[in-house]
Amino acid sequence: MRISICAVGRLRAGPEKTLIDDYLTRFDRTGRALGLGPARVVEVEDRKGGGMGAEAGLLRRAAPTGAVLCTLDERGKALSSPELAQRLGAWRDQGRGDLALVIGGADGIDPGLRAEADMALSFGRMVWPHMLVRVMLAEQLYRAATILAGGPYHRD
Ligand SMILES: C[S@@+](CC[C@H](N)C(=O)[O-])C[C@H]1O[C@@H](n2cnc3c(N)ncnc32)[C@H](O)[C@@H]1O
Repeated sequence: MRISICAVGRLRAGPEKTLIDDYLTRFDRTGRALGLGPARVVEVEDRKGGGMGAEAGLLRRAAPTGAVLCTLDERGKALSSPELAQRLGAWRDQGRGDLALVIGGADGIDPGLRAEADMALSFGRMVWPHMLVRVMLAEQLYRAATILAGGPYHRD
């Protein structure tokens, strides 16, 4: 199952990008034998100031056709890391070829797009900067792959 992290905004070179690249490389390496990955980041940017509505159109286009759509949203469902691993495994086992994980911009994700999602995943009720959400998500994907592989990285 290929994974697209569809995110608003351009991330320049720096510590967040280094971490994301590192975790996604590790995810790809661990996930290959599990039928997970590769993972990529697809960045969208609305330069015309169209707000959430315009961003939603760009995010929809960034997600592969037929992908499971999972928004990152503080109002969503908080899962443990093993629960996230199980969820990824279940989507993979259902034969879903693509998963799109959608991260909004400063104003969040358009309610219309939120309503279309198969799932909303929360990293807690606090609002995190969207660039940090990318880092945390990349780490959780790697962690999930190690859990499914039975590796020692995750400890309960
Ligand atoms: C700065 S936040 C925008 C928050 C905005 N108040 C909203 O209504 O969504 C930018 C993006 O980061 C992600 N995000 C921020 N905090 C999050 C959390 N606790 N759990 C999951 N995603 C989060 C969401 O995708 C959000 O659209």
